[in-house]
This record gives sequence, C-alpha cells and structure tokens, in this order.
Amino acid sequence: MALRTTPLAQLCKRATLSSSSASTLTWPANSSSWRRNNATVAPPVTQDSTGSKGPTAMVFMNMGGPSTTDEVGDFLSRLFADKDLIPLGRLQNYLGPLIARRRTPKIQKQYAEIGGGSPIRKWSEYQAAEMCKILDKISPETAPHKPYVAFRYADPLTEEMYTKLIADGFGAGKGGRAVAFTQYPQYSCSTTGSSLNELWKWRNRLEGKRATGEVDPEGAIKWSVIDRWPVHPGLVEAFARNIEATLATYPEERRDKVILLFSAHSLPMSVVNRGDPYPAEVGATVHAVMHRIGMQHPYRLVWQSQVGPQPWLGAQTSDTVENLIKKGQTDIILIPIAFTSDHIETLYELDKEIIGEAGHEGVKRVESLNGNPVFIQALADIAKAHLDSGISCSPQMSLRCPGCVSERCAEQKKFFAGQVQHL
Ligand SMILES: C=CC1=C(C)c2cc3[nH]c(cc4nc(cc5[nH]c(cc1n2)c(C)c5CCC(=O)O)C(CCC(=O)O)=C4C)c(C)c3C=C
Ligand code: FES
Ligand SMILES: [Fe+2]
Repeated sequence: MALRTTPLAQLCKRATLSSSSASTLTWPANSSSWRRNNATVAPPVTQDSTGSKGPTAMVFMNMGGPSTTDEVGDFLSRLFADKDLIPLGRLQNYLGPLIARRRTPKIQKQYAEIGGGSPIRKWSEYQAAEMCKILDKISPETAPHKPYVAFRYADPLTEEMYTKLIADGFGAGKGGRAVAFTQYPQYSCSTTGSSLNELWKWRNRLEGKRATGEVDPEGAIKWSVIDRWPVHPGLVEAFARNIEATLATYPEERRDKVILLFSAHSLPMSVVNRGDPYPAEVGATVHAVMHRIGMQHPYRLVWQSQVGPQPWLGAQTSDTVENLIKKGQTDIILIPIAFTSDHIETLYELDKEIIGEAGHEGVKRVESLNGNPVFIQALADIAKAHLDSGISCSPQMSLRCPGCVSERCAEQKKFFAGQVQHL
C-alpha cells in the first residue's frame, strides 16, 4: 500500500471546507490531533494517486455469541472473565471459570432450542459486507472499504481481527485507516466500553513495543471510533417500519389499544449508579421511535435478561407482560430496542419464555433488524457521516462515568479521544 501523508495545506483546506457548519478547528497545544469544538479530529489521512484515501477497514464490534452449542463453554468463560462486564474482584480468575462451567449446560439447552447457536456472526458479517458495498459507492474518496468483525466473547475475537488487519496490509509499519464501528446503538461501558478496552489492548500488543506499550505513531493503524448512534434517523426509521408492520397484523378495531413495550437488556444498578450512559441513550432511542410513529400508542421501556442476585434496573419485561395480561391487556408488541440482530434474548427469552408462556395471540414481537435494507443503509449513512467529519470519536467518549475507577477506561479513552482534556 503506497501511503503518503496529506500536506498540511490540503488538511487546512479540508478543515475550511468542513467548517461551514460554524464549527471551529483549533490546533491544540501539546497535541498531535485536530479538534473541532470538543471533538477530536482523526490524525492526518493519506492519499494514493487516484485521489482515494482508502483502503479503509470498517470493523464491526459486538459481543458475539456461540455459533454452536459446543462453543457455549468458551463463550461464557470469556464473558465471566471480563472485568468491564462482570467485575468479581480478586476472585475473578477463580470465580469466573467456576460460574461459567456451572451455567454452561443451562445456556447450551437454550441455544439448542433456538437452532443450535447464535445467528449473530452470520448477521454481523452480512451487515458489514453489505454496508461496505454501499460505502464504496457513496464514499469513493475513502474506498475501498473492507469489512471486519471483532467479537468480545466469540470468534472472530478482537485478536483474530487485528491479526487479519495486519496480514491484509494495514498497520505494522504501513499505517492505514480503520474505523471501529460499535454495533451497540447505545453506549454502555460494559458493552462498547469493554470492546474498546479490548481493541486498545490488542493494538498495544500487536502494534506496540511490547515492553512499554508504546506505539510507533508513523507506522500504526490510524483508528477512529463510531461509539454510539442511538437516535440516527435511519435506525429510528427501521424500528418504526417494523413496528408499523406488526401493528398492521392486528384487526383494525383492536389496533389503537395495542401497548408497545420496548425491551432492552438490563444493567446492574451498580453500573447505573456509576453513571453509565446506556439507560439515557436507550430512552432517547425509544422517544425518537415513538415520535416518528406519531405517539399514537401507550408505551413503556422495560428491561430484560438480568443475571445473578444483585439489584438490576427495572421494570422487568417478563413481570410487565404478566401484569398487563392479568389486567386483561393481551394486545402487546415487544420491541427489542438495544440490539440489532437476533440472539438468545429475542429468540429464547422473548419468543419462548415470555410470549410462549403468555399464551395469547395478541402478544407479539417485531422482527429484529438483521438483514433489513433500511437498517443497512442507515449503517452506511452513519459511517459516511463519520468518515466525512474527520472526528476520531464523539465528544461523549472523552468523559468518564462519575463513579469510574478503572485505569483501563482512562487509558483507552485517552488513546481514542486523543488529547481531550476534561477526563
Ligand atoms: C445492549 C445489550 C447488552 C447489555 C447492555 C448487556 C449487559 C450485560 N450482560 C451481562 C451478562 C450476560 N449477558 C449475556 C448474554 C447476552 N448479553 C447481550 C446483550 C447485552 N448485555 C446479548 C445480546 C447476549 C446474548 C448473546 C447471543 O446469544 O447472541 C450472558 C450469557 C447468557 C447467560 O448466561 O444468561 C450473560 C451472563 C451483564 C452482567 C451485563 C451488564 C453489566
Ligand atoms: S466505567 Fe464508565 S468510563 Fe469507566
Ligand atoms: Fe448481557
């Protein structure tokens, strides 16, 4: 890959062009990165002789799931070893594997009942590849776009993705650009935060000088991050159309009285009280979707899938459905609002446990976004806007949770958000 650093004059021109929205670009003291208002701008880009700054690696980050029941044990061991998701203190190395082993048979049975594994790999690879095809057309200046998937707890793991990136000619002395695109629309430190901590770790291991963690800035991959997109109009449109399609399946005389239950994976109250942004961002998605469909139905945001004995954010989805049915309300639509493809929580918990046990034909679930073309176009639009903006991550990324005591978070944010000062 022939890479040439963009001359400063050209960068300044780019800065002038993109400052039409009255934002100001400054060259911060002690910094090697541009800032527009509070957002850190990506490091200088490179251009080949055709004028394209590509190739650009588009890395879809998500938690992943076991593709077969044999993979459930490894999936759970990695999940219970993750201190950003389930902090077990000094006993993590002992308790993590123990809990994972005990839980494996129960979770294997659940995956067996939904067809033998999680479809998340299939959907993630499809969504990333389709999005890149659209991006090649709408963003020729950063083409070609190469799709990658990096899962936190299942194959392909972040390490595997990074090794592939390097084998494909990015990084390791050659530089190149990569975008870490979280597939969680709403940011939580236990989901996107954990994936970014893992990406930062492997970046240092595979591109850094192992002993010091220092990375050669000239030869390393230039990363930027799409860290959240809770109210993107394309995402909202995709959810809204799915809700409208499900509403249309009710007889007209019952339709107006259908209750909409938006359901998101819950968080332990300890995470909520630490100041995690996820509950507010999920609420923002729900409000935007309701606004789009004209606020025509009563609705609630409820929370599912709590694990373990500590207090979790409620009301719980299962209790809410049960209570509504007891009161005679049997027309209910469940809308998974915090995940973009099918997984055990939709196919097993919602479909089999909650809807199956409700035993009423009026209790339904909207389809997950999966291969929905409106959704895939939204992914491409989000990526295009990010590539055009030149920012390395959102301003929100620079701010830690009020109760955060994790050095990993501090270092990771410092790396991805550059020199933003208000940490
Ligand atoms: C936005 C989505 C999710 C958040 C937030 C989240 C937080 C979170 N999860 C756990 C513990 C477990 N989660 C498990 C599975 C699982 N979690 C999500 C999504 C979010 N989790 C999904 C989509 C899945 C299923 C993956 C698939 O099938 O494709 C599991 C494993 C299953 C089980 O043992 O029940 C655990 C455990 C915590 C503690 C947490 C917040 C801190
Ligand atoms: S836990 Fe949120 S920033 Fe560290
Ligand atoms: Fe979870």
